[in-house]
Amino acid sequence: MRVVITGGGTGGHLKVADSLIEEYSNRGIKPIFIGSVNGQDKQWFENDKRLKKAFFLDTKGVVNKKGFGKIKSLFAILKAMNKCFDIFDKYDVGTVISVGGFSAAPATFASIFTFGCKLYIHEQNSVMGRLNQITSKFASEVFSSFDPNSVVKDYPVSSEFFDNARIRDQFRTIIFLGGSQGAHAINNFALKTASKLNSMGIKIIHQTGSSDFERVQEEYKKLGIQADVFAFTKELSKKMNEADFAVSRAGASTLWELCANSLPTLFVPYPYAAKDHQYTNAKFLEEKDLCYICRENDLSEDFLMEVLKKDNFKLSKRLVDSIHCNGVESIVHYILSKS
Ligand SMILES: CC(=O)N[C@H]1[C@@H](OP(=O)(O)OP(=O)(O)OC[C@H]2O[C@@H](n3ccc(=O)[nH]c3=O)[C@H](O)[C@@H]2O)O[C@H](CO)[C@@H](O)[C@@H]1O
Repeated sequence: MRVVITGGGTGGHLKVADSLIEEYSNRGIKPIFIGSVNGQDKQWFENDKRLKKAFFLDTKGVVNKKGFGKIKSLFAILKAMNKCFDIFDKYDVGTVISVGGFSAAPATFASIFTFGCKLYIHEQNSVMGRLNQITSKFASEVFSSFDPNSVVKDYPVSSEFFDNARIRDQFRTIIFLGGSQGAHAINNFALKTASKLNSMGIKIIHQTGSSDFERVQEEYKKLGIQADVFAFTKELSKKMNEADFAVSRAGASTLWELCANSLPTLFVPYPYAAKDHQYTNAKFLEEKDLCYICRENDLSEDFLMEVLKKDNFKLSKRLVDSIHCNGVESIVHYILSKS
């Protein structure tokens, strides 16, 4: 029986899907991917040789829509669900793994209504997304790194972040990270503090997101600072390896990758994330003395300088035990053992 991996929309969901696909592929199994034509799904998985097949269905988010827009989105999900029934039938699908996001809705609901088909959910965040809240009641298992009762606690971080890890005992390079789409507020903060960092002899690495890339690059030029600026990189683990400290959004995948990399981080959670989940993601670590948090509105050069003075060598060492490298292996092993 085949396995379907479904979900996406943004990098955080897609990175987990990618880790699962890689693990199945290492075991000689080719999963089917079901995502959406909207969002970043196609960029990640169209023509992916590790997959038996990839389907991109016409679906959009429902949660942020109102009135007629909501009805239209729900209707699109129902139509796509029908397509999923055909796919399940044709490929004899027995397991569906949802990584959440609007792309996951059709295949997740279809799995609930398909006799003998098991549903597994990976919830990335500390607060459950709307779709997972509804569908988790029907799931055979929900995996979450923020839930102490989860059968697998380690987040499915790619091995490259562990391979590129190191204990930081000096402060020579800083990295600014905005998540898969970049973060305007972090970009502005980096530019504001760049001169001070430059005067301290600190090298700057900066991921801007595509919409802000040209502006930020131009501003560094005006400041006369030679920073390593890019919109998005496929080699983030290597960039993290070069850095001794990070200032980052608190999207779940980035957060656990920074832990895997043992990179001390000041998290600046996206203030408009659903139910403030980026703040609670970071809070989970802060309560264990594993990071710093600053609300976007309180962000200042003085605050950054304060945290840079702290014992980040010890923090880097503590991060080694915060996550183990076999998260994805354990999840796939668990699912296969139940089928
Ligand atoms: C605004 C918002 O609601 N964002 C959500 C979205 O974030 P977002 O899509 O930003 O997700 P994350 O920060 O969790 O992950 C981003 C992923 O993109 C990768 N990457 C990023 C930059 C780069 O240059 N190269 C690269 O490969 C990172 O390695 C990481 O794996 O999904 C996450 C997981 O559900 C949530 O926790 C976030 O709250």
